[in-house]
Amino acid sequence: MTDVLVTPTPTLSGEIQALSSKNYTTRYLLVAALAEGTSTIYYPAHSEDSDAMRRCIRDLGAIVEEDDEKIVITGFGRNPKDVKELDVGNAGAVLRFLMAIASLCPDVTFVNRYPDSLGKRPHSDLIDALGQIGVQVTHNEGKLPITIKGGQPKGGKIQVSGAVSSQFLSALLFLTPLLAEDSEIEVLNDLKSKVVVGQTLEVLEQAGIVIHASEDLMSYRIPGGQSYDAKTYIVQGDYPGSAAILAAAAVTQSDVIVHRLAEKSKQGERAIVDVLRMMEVPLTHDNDIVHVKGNGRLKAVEFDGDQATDAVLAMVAAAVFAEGTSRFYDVENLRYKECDRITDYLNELRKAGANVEERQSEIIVHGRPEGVEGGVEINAHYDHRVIMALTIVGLRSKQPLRIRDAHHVAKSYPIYFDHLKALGANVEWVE
Ligand SMILES: O=C(O)C1=C[C@@H](OP(=O)(O)O)[C@@H](O)[C@H](O)C1
Ligand SMILES: C=C(OP(=O)(O)O)C(=O)O
Repeated sequence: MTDVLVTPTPTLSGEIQALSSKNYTTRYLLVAALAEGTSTIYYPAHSEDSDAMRRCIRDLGAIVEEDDEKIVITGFGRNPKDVKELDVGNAGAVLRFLMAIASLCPDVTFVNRYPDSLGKRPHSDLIDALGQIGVQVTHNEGKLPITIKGGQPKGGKIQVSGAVSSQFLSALLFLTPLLAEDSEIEVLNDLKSKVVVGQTLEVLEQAGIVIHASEDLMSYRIPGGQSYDAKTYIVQGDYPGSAAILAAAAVTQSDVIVHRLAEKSKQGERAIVDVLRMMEVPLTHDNDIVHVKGNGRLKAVEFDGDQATDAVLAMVAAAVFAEGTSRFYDVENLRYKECDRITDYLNELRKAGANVEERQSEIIVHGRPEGVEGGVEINAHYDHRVIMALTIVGLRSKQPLRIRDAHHVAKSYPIYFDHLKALGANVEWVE
Protein backbone atom coordinates (compact mmCIF):
# COMPACT_ATOMS: atom_id res chain seq x y z
CA MET A 1 0.00 0.00 0.00
CA THR A 2 1.45 3.33 -0.98
CA ASP A 3 -1.32 5.88 -0.41
CA VAL A 4 -2.47 7.38 2.87
CA LEU A 5 -5.99 8.61 3.59
CA VAL A 6 -6.01 11.50 6.06
CA THR A 7 -9.43 11.94 7.64
CA PRO A 8 -10.17 15.17 9.55
CA THR A 9 -9.16 14.79 13.20
CA PRO A 10 -10.15 17.55 15.65
CA THR A 11 -8.03 16.43 18.62
CA LEU A 12 -4.56 14.94 19.14
CA SER A 13 -3.08 13.81 22.42
CA GLY A 14 -0.25 11.69 23.77
CA GLU A 15 3.54 11.50 24.04
CA ILE A 16 6.19 10.43 21.56
CA GLN A 17 9.97 10.27 21.42
CA ALA A 18 11.35 12.35 18.57
CA LEU A 19 13.04 10.22 15.94
CA SER A 20 16.83 10.56 15.69
CA SER A 21 18.36 13.31 13.61
CA LYS A 22 18.93 12.41 9.96
CA ASN A 23 21.52 15.13 9.41
CA TYR A 24 23.62 14.15 12.43
CA THR A 25 23.34 10.45 11.58
CA THR A 26 24.63 10.93 8.02
CA ARG A 27 27.51 13.05 9.35
CA TYR A 28 28.50 10.66 12.14
CA LEU A 29 28.39 7.69 9.76
CA LEU A 30 30.68 9.57 7.40
CA VAL A 31 33.26 10.72 9.96
CA ALA A 32 33.30 7.20 11.47
CA ALA A 33 34.03 5.79 8.00
CA LEU A 34 36.82 8.35 7.48
CA ALA A 35 38.52 7.30 10.75
CA GLU A 36 40.88 4.34 10.83
CA GLY A 37 39.75 2.86 14.17
CA THR A 38 36.37 1.76 15.47
CA SER A 39 33.65 4.32 16.29
CA THR A 40 30.26 3.81 17.92
CA ILE A 41 27.12 5.78 17.07
CA TYR A 42 24.28 5.53 19.60
CA TYR A 43 20.64 5.97 18.54
CA PRO A 44 21.27 6.43 14.80
CA ALA A 45 18.34 7.41 12.60
CA HIS A 46 16.69 4.66 10.59
CA SER A 47 15.42 6.06 7.33
CA GLU A 48 16.08 5.72 3.61
CA ASP A 49 18.62 8.56 3.65
CA SER A 50 20.60 7.30 6.62
CA ASP A 51 20.43 3.77 5.17
CA ALA A 52 21.87 5.18 1.94
CA MET A 53 24.91 6.56 3.76
CA ARG A 54 25.30 3.27 5.66
CA ARG A 55 25.15 1.24 2.42
CA CYS A 56 27.63 3.49 0.62
CA ILE A 57 30.26 3.59 3.38
CA ARG A 58 30.03 -0.20 3.54
CA ASP A 59 30.56 -0.36 -0.24
CA LEU A 60 33.56 1.94 0.23
CA GLY A 61 35.08 -0.52 2.70
CA ALA A 62 33.82 0.39 6.19
CA ILE A 63 32.88 -2.53 8.46
CA VAL A 64 29.43 -1.84 9.89
CA GLU A 65 27.81 -3.82 12.71
CA GLU A 66 24.61 -2.82 14.42
CA ASP A 67 22.08 -3.70 17.07
CA ASP A 68 18.94 -1.99 18.33
CA GLU A 69 20.65 1.00 19.92
CA LYS A 70 23.95 1.49 18.14
CA ILE A 71 26.11 1.09 15.05
CA VAL A 72 29.77 0.14 15.40
CA ILE A 73 31.93 1.19 12.44
CA THR A 74 35.51 0.42 11.59
CA GLY A 75 36.50 3.01 9.05
CA PHE A 76 38.61 3.01 5.90
CA GLY A 77 40.35 6.26 6.75
CA ARG A 78 41.82 7.98 3.70
CA ASN A 79 41.82 4.72 1.70
CA PRO A 80 38.33 3.81 0.48
CA LYS A 81 37.90 0.65 -1.58
CA ASP A 82 38.13 0.92 -5.36
CA VAL A 83 34.35 0.69 -5.83
CA LYS A 84 32.88 1.29 -9.30
CA GLU A 85 29.32 2.31 -8.48
CA LEU A 86 27.44 3.92 -5.60
CA ASP A 87 23.69 4.19 -5.08
CA VAL A 88 22.63 7.03 -2.76
CA GLY A 89 18.89 6.51 -3.30
CA ASN A 90 17.20 9.92 -3.20
CA ALA A 91 19.52 11.47 -0.60
CA GLY A 92 20.97 14.83 -1.66
CA ALA A 93 23.31 15.33 1.29
CA VAL A 94 24.64 11.78 0.99
CA LEU A 95 25.32 12.25 -2.72
CA ARG A 96 27.10 15.58 -2.31
CA PHE A 97 29.23 14.49 0.68
CA LEU A 98 30.26 11.29 -1.09
CA MET A 99 31.00 13.03 -4.40
CA ALA A 100 33.82 14.77 -2.51
CA ILE A 101 35.00 11.61 -0.75
CA ALA A 102 34.86 9.66 -4.04
CA SER A 103 37.74 11.80 -5.23
CA LEU A 104 39.91 9.52 -3.05
CA CYS A 105 38.88 6.61 -5.37
CA PRO A 106 40.09 6.05 -8.95
CA ASP A 107 36.72 5.96 -10.72
CA VAL A 108 33.22 5.89 -9.16
CA THR A 109 29.82 6.38 -10.80
CA PHE A 110 26.80 7.63 -8.84
CA VAL A 111 23.73 6.06 -10.44
CA ASN A 112 20.46 7.85 -11.17
CA ARG A 113 17.73 5.88 -9.36
CA TYR A 114 15.30 8.79 -8.87
CA PRO A 115 15.32 10.58 -12.25
CA ASP A 116 12.27 12.66 -11.27
CA SER A 117 13.63 13.82 -7.91
CA LEU A 118 17.38 13.68 -7.09
CA GLY A 119 17.95 13.21 -10.83
CA LYS A 120 16.71 16.77 -11.38
CA ARG A 121 18.82 18.45 -8.68
CA PRO A 122 21.87 20.56 -9.64
CA HIS A 123 25.42 19.74 -8.52
CA SER A 124 27.49 22.01 -10.82
CA ASP A 125 28.80 24.20 -8.01
CA LEU A 126 30.44 21.17 -6.35
CA ILE A 127 31.63 19.77 -9.69
CA ASP A 128 33.35 23.12 -10.42
CA ALA A 129 34.94 23.20 -6.96
CA LEU A 130 36.30 19.64 -7.25
CA GLY A 131 37.70 20.54 -10.67
CA GLN A 132 39.81 23.27 -9.02
CA ILE A 133 41.77 20.60 -7.11
CA GLY A 134 42.20 18.39 -10.16
CA VAL A 135 39.28 15.98 -9.76
CA GLN A 136 37.75 15.01 -13.12
CA VAL A 137 33.98 14.74 -13.12
CA THR A 138 31.76 13.59 -15.96
CA HIS A 139 28.09 14.41 -15.61
CA ASN A 140 24.81 15.06 -17.34
CA GLU A 141 24.69 18.90 -17.37
CA GLY A 142 25.60 19.02 -13.70
CA LYS A 143 23.14 16.24 -12.81
CA LEU A 144 23.18 12.46 -12.27
CA PRO A 145 24.61 10.12 -13.39
CA ILE A 146 27.96 11.48 -12.24
CA THR A 147 31.37 9.84 -12.49
CA ILE A 148 34.25 11.00 -10.33
CA LYS A 149 37.79 10.22 -11.47
CA GLY A 150 39.68 11.20 -8.40
CA GLY A 151 43.13 9.86 -8.02
CA GLN A 152 45.09 12.00 -5.64
CA PRO A 153 43.85 15.58 -5.18
CA LYS A 154 46.37 17.49 -3.07
CA GLY A 155 44.34 20.41 -1.74
CA GLY A 156 44.87 24.10 -2.39
CA LYS A 157 42.65 27.08 -3.03
CA ILE A 158 38.98 26.34 -3.70
CA GLN A 159 36.11 28.69 -4.45
CA VAL A 160 32.60 27.31 -4.12
CA SER A 161 29.22 28.93 -4.55
CA GLY A 162 26.84 28.64 -1.62
CA ALA A 163 23.87 30.13 -3.47
CA VAL A 164 22.07 26.84 -4.16
CA SER A 165 23.04 24.54 -1.28
CA SER A 166 25.27 24.43 1.78
CA GLN A 167 25.92 20.75 1.10
CA PHE A 168 28.65 21.60 -1.45
CA LEU A 169 30.66 23.44 1.17
CA SER A 170 30.04 20.73 3.78
CA ALA A 171 31.28 18.12 1.29
CA LEU A 172 34.56 20.03 0.80
CA LEU A 173 34.96 20.44 4.57
CA PHE A 174 34.78 16.64 5.03
CA LEU A 175 37.33 15.99 2.25
CA THR A 176 40.03 18.64 2.57
CA PRO A 177 41.45 17.69 6.01
CA LEU A 178 42.50 14.33 4.49
CA LEU A 179 44.45 15.90 1.60
CA ALA A 180 48.24 16.17 1.70
CA GLU A 181 48.41 19.97 1.46
CA ASP A 182 46.60 22.73 3.30
CA SER A 183 43.42 24.08 1.69
CA GLU A 184 41.65 27.39 1.65
CA ILE A 185 37.96 27.52 0.84
CA GLU A 186 36.21 30.73 -0.11
CA VAL A 187 32.41 30.72 -0.40
CA LEU A 188 31.18 32.81 -3.31
CA ASN A 189 27.83 34.51 -3.59
CA ASP A 190 25.52 33.78 -0.72
CA LEU A 191 25.60 30.82 1.66
CA LYS A 192 22.15 29.23 1.93
CA SER A 193 21.25 27.02 4.92
CA LYS A 194 24.25 28.47 6.74
CA VAL A 195 23.07 27.00 10.05
CA VAL A 196 23.56 23.46 8.72
CA VAL A 197 27.26 24.22 8.15
CA GLY A 198 27.41 24.73 11.93
CA GLN A 199 26.38 21.07 12.31
CA THR A 200 29.14 20.00 9.92
CA LEU A 201 31.74 22.00 11.88
CA GLU A 202 30.46 20.62 15.19
CA VAL A 203 30.78 17.02 13.97
CA LEU A 204 34.23 17.63 12.44
CA GLU A 205 35.43 19.05 15.74
CA GLN A 206 34.05 16.05 17.63
CA ALA A 207 35.99 13.83 15.20
CA GLY A 208 39.23 15.63 16.10
CA ILE A 209 39.51 17.67 12.89
CA VAL A 210 40.84 21.24 12.97
CA ILE A 211 39.21 23.83 10.70
CA HIS A 212 39.80 27.58 10.92
CA ALA A 213 36.51 29.20 9.93
CA SER A 214 35.82 32.94 9.61
CA GLU A 215 33.05 34.21 11.82
CA ASP A 216 30.65 34.67 8.90
CA LEU A 217 31.36 31.07 7.71
CA MET A 218 32.39 32.39 4.27
CA SER A 219 36.10 31.44 4.37
CA TYR A 220 38.08 28.55 5.78
CA ARG A 221 41.67 27.44 6.27
CA ILE A 222 42.04 23.67 6.56
CA PRO A 223 45.39 22.13 7.52
CA GLY A 224 46.10 19.10 5.31
CA GLY A 225 47.40 15.70 6.40
CA GLN A 226 44.89 15.33 9.25
CA SER A 227 43.22 12.09 10.28
CA TYR A 228 39.78 11.51 11.73
CA ASP A 229 39.66 10.13 15.29
CA ALA A 230 37.54 7.07 16.06
CA LYS A 231 34.98 8.23 18.65
CA THR A 232 31.67 7.53 20.36
CA TYR A 233 28.78 9.68 19.17
CA ILE A 234 25.22 10.12 20.44
CA VAL A 235 22.59 11.25 17.93
CA GLN A 236 20.12 13.89 19.15
CA GLY A 237 16.42 14.08 18.26
CA ASP A 238 15.38 15.34 14.82
CA TYR A 239 13.80 18.79 14.61
CA PRO A 240 12.78 18.81 10.90
CA GLY A 241 10.63 15.68 11.30
CA SER A 242 9.33 16.73 14.72
CA ALA A 243 8.37 20.12 13.25
CA ALA A 244 5.59 18.34 11.35
CA ILE A 245 4.28 16.67 14.52
CA LEU A 246 4.38 19.98 16.42
CA ALA A 247 2.61 21.80 13.59
CA ALA A 248 -0.07 19.08 13.54
CA ALA A 249 -0.57 19.65 17.27
CA ALA A 250 -0.75 23.41 16.66
CA VAL A 251 -3.64 23.22 14.17
CA THR A 252 -5.78 20.88 16.33
CA GLN A 253 -7.16 20.82 19.87
CA SER A 254 -4.20 19.05 21.38
CA ASP A 255 -2.17 17.92 24.33
CA VAL A 256 0.97 16.58 22.66
CA ILE A 257 4.39 15.97 24.17
CA VAL A 258 7.55 15.34 22.14
CA HIS A 259 10.64 14.19 24.03
CA ARG A 260 14.32 14.42 22.97
CA LEU A 261 14.27 17.90 21.44
CA ALA A 262 17.45 19.55 22.75
CA GLU A 263 16.99 23.26 23.55
CA LYS A 264 20.64 24.01 22.71
CA SER A 265 20.65 22.10 19.43
CA LYS A 266 22.49 23.53 16.41
CA GLN A 267 19.62 22.38 14.18
CA GLY A 268 18.10 25.52 12.69
CA GLU A 269 14.72 23.78 12.53
CA ARG A 270 14.44 24.12 16.31
CA ALA A 271 12.96 27.50 15.24
CA ILE A 272 9.66 25.64 14.80
CA VAL A 273 9.19 26.19 18.54
CA ASP A 274 9.76 29.96 18.26
CA VAL A 275 7.60 30.27 15.16
CA LEU A 276 4.67 28.45 16.78
CA ARG A 277 5.14 30.70 19.82
CA MET A 278 5.02 33.77 17.55
CA MET A 279 1.81 32.31 16.13
CA GLU A 280 0.50 32.31 19.73
CA VAL A 281 0.25 28.54 19.98
CA PRO A 282 0.31 27.57 23.68
CA LEU A 283 3.47 25.52 24.27
CA THR A 284 6.40 25.00 26.61
CA HIS A 285 9.96 23.79 25.95
CA ASP A 286 11.80 22.60 29.06
CA ASN A 287 14.24 19.78 29.74
CA ASP A 288 14.32 18.89 26.04
CA ILE A 289 10.56 18.28 26.05
CA VAL A 290 8.14 20.27 23.89
CA HIS A 291 4.54 20.30 25.13
CA VAL A 292 1.89 21.76 22.81
CA LYS A 293 -1.61 22.46 24.10
CA GLY A 294 -3.18 23.58 20.87
CA ASN A 295 -6.55 25.31 20.80
CA GLY A 296 -6.70 25.46 17.01
CA ARG A 297 -6.19 29.25 16.96
CA LEU A 298 -3.05 30.61 15.28
CA LYS A 299 -1.87 34.10 14.27
CA ALA A 300 -0.05 34.83 11.01
CA VAL A 301 3.74 35.14 11.09
CA GLU A 302 6.67 36.50 9.03
CA PHE A 303 9.79 34.37 9.07
CA ASP A 304 13.18 34.07 7.33
CA GLY A 305 12.81 30.48 6.17
CA ASP A 306 16.52 30.08 5.41
CA GLN A 307 17.07 29.77 9.18
CA ALA A 308 15.11 26.53 9.27
CA THR A 309 14.98 25.21 5.72
CA ASP A 310 13.60 21.72 6.43
CA ALA A 311 10.83 22.98 8.73
CA VAL A 312 9.38 25.63 6.39
CA LEU A 313 6.81 23.32 4.79
CA ALA A 314 5.41 22.36 8.20
CA MET A 315 5.31 26.03 9.23
CA VAL A 316 3.45 26.92 6.03
CA ALA A 317 0.94 24.11 6.72
CA ALA A 318 0.26 25.63 10.14
CA ALA A 319 -0.08 29.10 8.56
CA VAL A 320 -2.82 27.76 6.25
CA PHE A 321 -5.13 27.89 9.31
CA ALA A 322 -3.84 31.12 10.88
CA GLU A 323 -5.68 34.42 11.15
CA GLY A 324 -4.09 36.84 8.70
CA THR A 325 -1.40 36.67 6.02
CA SER A 326 1.90 34.90 6.71
CA ARG A 327 5.10 35.38 4.74
CA PHE A 328 8.09 33.01 4.57
CA TYR A 329 10.95 34.78 2.82
CA ASP A 330 14.49 33.90 1.67
CA VAL A 331 13.36 30.41 0.69
CA GLU A 332 14.44 30.22 -2.96
CA ASN A 333 16.58 27.15 -2.44
CA LEU A 334 13.45 25.18 -1.52
CA ARG A 335 13.11 24.97 -5.31
CA TYR A 336 16.16 22.68 -5.51
CA LYS A 337 15.08 19.98 -3.08
CA GLU A 338 13.25 16.65 -3.64
CA CYS A 339 10.78 18.67 -5.72
CA ASP A 340 10.24 22.39 -6.26
CA ARG A 341 9.04 23.00 -2.72
CA ILE A 342 7.55 26.34 -3.73
CA THR A 343 5.66 25.72 -7.01
CA ASP A 344 4.92 21.99 -6.55
CA TYR A 345 4.06 22.30 -2.86
CA LEU A 346 1.79 25.32 -3.29
CA ASN A 347 -0.03 23.57 -6.15
CA GLU A 348 -0.88 20.71 -3.80
CA LEU A 349 -1.91 23.13 -1.03
CA ARG A 350 -4.19 24.93 -3.48
CA LYS A 351 -5.82 21.65 -4.50
CA ALA A 352 -6.62 21.08 -0.82
CA GLY A 353 -8.23 24.54 -0.67
CA ALA A 354 -5.49 26.76 0.77
CA ASN A 355 -5.05 30.36 -0.35
CA VAL A 356 -1.32 30.68 -1.15
CA GLU A 357 0.89 32.74 -3.46
CA GLU A 358 4.45 32.33 -4.60
CA ARG A 359 7.29 34.70 -5.43
CA GLN A 360 10.70 33.57 -6.66
CA SER A 361 11.97 33.31 -3.09
CA GLU A 362 8.85 33.69 -0.99
CA ILE A 363 5.73 31.83 0.12
CA ILE A 364 2.70 33.89 1.10
CA VAL A 365 -0.22 32.29 2.94
CA HIS A 366 -3.61 33.94 3.39
CA GLY A 367 -4.87 32.00 6.37
CA ARG A 368 -8.24 30.26 6.51
CA PRO A 369 -9.04 29.70 10.20
CA GLU A 370 -12.40 28.25 9.13
CA GLY A 371 -10.57 25.28 7.54
CA VAL A 372 -10.08 24.14 3.95
CA GLU A 373 -12.26 21.94 1.77
CA GLY A 374 -10.00 18.89 1.15
CA GLY A 375 -11.59 15.93 -0.62
CA VAL A 376 -8.84 15.66 -3.25
CA GLU A 377 -5.84 13.50 -4.18
CA ILE A 378 -2.42 14.90 -3.44
CA ASN A 379 0.69 14.23 -5.53
CA ALA A 380 3.63 13.66 -3.18
CA HIS A 381 6.25 14.68 -5.79
CA TYR A 382 8.62 12.09 -4.18
CA ASP A 383 8.95 14.50 -1.28
CA HIS A 384 8.73 13.36 2.35
CA ARG A 385 8.27 16.93 3.57
CA VAL A 386 5.36 17.57 1.16
CA ILE A 387 3.75 14.36 2.45
CA MET A 388 4.18 15.37 6.09
CA ALA A 389 2.91 18.91 5.47
CA LEU A 390 -0.18 17.90 3.47
CA THR A 391 -1.05 15.44 6.23
CA ILE A 392 -1.19 18.38 8.67
CA VAL A 393 -3.56 20.17 6.29
CA GLY A 394 -5.70 17.02 5.96
CA LEU A 395 -6.22 16.86 9.71
CA ARG A 396 -8.11 20.17 9.50
CA SER A 397 -9.81 19.77 6.11
CA LYS A 398 -13.56 19.31 5.78
CA GLN A 399 -13.19 16.21 3.58
CA PRO A 400 -10.42 13.57 3.68
CA LEU A 401 -7.21 14.02 1.68
CA ARG A 402 -5.69 11.08 -0.13
CA ILE A 403 -1.92 11.37 -0.37
CA ARG A 404 -0.59 9.36 -3.31
CA ASP A 405 2.78 7.62 -2.90
CA ALA A 406 2.99 8.54 0.76
CA HIS A 407 5.57 5.77 1.24
CA HIS A 408 8.21 8.34 0.24
CA VAL A 409 7.83 9.67 3.78
CA ALA A 410 10.40 6.97 4.64
CA LYS A 411 13.16 9.15 3.16
CA SER A 412 13.46 10.74 6.60
CA TYR A 413 10.55 9.61 8.83
CA PRO A 414 9.37 6.03 8.15
CA ILE A 415 7.21 5.98 11.30
CA TYR A 416 5.57 9.39 10.80
CA PHE A 417 2.09 7.93 10.34
CA ASP A 418 2.60 5.52 13.27
CA HIS A 419 3.50 8.45 15.47
CA LEU A 420 0.48 10.45 14.31
CA LYS A 421 -1.80 7.44 14.86
CA ALA A 422 -0.41 7.04 18.37
CA LEU A 423 -1.54 10.64 18.97
CA GLY A 424 -5.03 9.77 17.70
CA ALA A 425 -4.86 10.98 14.09
CA ASN A 426 -7.13 9.29 11.54
CA VAL A 427 -4.47 8.29 9.04
CA GLU A 428 -4.67 4.96 7.20
CA TRP A 429 -2.66 3.23 4.49
CA VAL A 430 -5.06 2.36 1.67
CA GLU A 431 -5.03 0.33 -1.57
O1 LIG B 1 23.76 19.21 5.05
C1 LIG B 1 22.68 18.63 5.24
O2 LIG B 1 22.62 17.52 5.83
C2 LIG B 1 21.44 19.24 4.73
C3 LIG B 1 21.43 20.54 4.28
C4 LIG B 1 20.22 21.25 3.81
O3 LIG B 1 20.27 21.36 2.40
P1 LIG B 1 20.68 22.71 1.60
O4 LIG B 1 22.00 23.18 2.09
O5 LIG B 1 20.71 22.27 0.17
O6 LIG B 1 19.59 23.73 1.86
C5 LIG B 1 18.96 20.48 4.19
O7 LIG B 1 17.85 20.96 3.48
C6 LIG B 1 19.09 19.01 3.97
O8 LIG B 1 17.93 18.32 4.36
C7 LIG B 1 20.23 18.41 4.76
C1 LIG C 1 16.25 18.29 1.38
C2 LIG C 1 16.37 17.26 2.19
O1 LIG C 1 17.36 16.33 2.12
P1 LIG C 1 18.54 16.14 1.03
O2 LIG C 1 18.92 17.48 0.50
O3 LIG C 1 19.65 15.49 1.80
O4 LIG C 1 18.00 15.22 -0.03
C3 LIG C 1 15.41 17.08 3.31
O5 LIG C 1 15.65 16.20 4.15
O6 LIG C 1 14.39 17.75 3.39
